[in-house]
Amino acid sequence: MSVSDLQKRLAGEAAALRVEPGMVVGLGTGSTAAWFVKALAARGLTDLRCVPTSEKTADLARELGLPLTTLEDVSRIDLTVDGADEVGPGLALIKGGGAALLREKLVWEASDRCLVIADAAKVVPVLGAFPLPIEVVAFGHKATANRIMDVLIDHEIAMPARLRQADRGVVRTDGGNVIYDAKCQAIHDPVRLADDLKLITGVVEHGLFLDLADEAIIGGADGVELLTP
Ligand SMILES: O=C(CO)[C@H](O)[C@H](O)COP(=O)(O)O
Repeated sequence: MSVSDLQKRLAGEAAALRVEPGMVVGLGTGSTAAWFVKALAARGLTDLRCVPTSEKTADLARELGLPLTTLEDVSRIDLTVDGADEVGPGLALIKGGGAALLREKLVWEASDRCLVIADAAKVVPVLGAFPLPIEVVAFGHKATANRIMDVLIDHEIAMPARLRQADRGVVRTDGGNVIYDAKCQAIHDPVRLADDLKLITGVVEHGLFLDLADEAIIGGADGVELLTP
C-alpha cells in the first residue's frame, strides 16, 4: 500500500470511531471515504441509516451491508464524513475530484456535523493547485464555459477551464451533468470566486466547500492529526 493510501486509511478508520449507534450518517465519495465506509461497516453498529453521496459509494455500502436511505427520507444527517482534494486555511476545501461535488454539497449542507478525512499531502497553505471542479448542465455547456472563463479572468486566472474527459469520453456526473476543471494555481478570494461562479446560468455547483467542515482528520506519518477551522 502506498504512503498516501495508508494515511487515507488511518483517517478513515479514525473517523469511523466517531459514529454512534442510531446515527444518520452521510457517506462521502472517493478513495479516502471508501476506507471510512469499510471501517464503518466493520464496526457492525445497529440502527444506522446512511446517505451516500454517489452511486459508487452506494454500491460499496450496499455490498458491505450498510443500511442506505436517501436525503428525501431523512430530515437531517447527524454526521457526514468525506474526503477532499485540498484542505486549506480555516478548513476551506476543494472537492469534486471524484465528480460527486453536487450530491456531496447537498449532503454536507443537510448535516449537523461534517468531518473531512484526508492524507497529509492534501493540506495546503492556499487553495488552487488542484484544478477546481465546476459542474455544468450539459445543454449549452460550451457557452457556459465561456462565461466561466470571463469570471476566471476577472479573478486573474488565465487558464481556460477544461472539460473533464475519461477513457470513455466526456465524464458525466451521477446527475448527468459535465464537469469543467479550472486550473487556478492560487485562489486568492475563494468566497468571491464561489459567489461569482454560482451566478452563471448553467453552473450547477462548484467544488469550493467554504464554512462547511467542522473538523478534519488528517492521516500522516505519525498517525492522525485533528484540525479545526
Ligand atoms: O470530492 C471528492 C469526490 O467528488 C473526493 O472526496 C475527493 O476527490 C478526494 O478523493 P480521494 O479521497 O480519492 O483522494
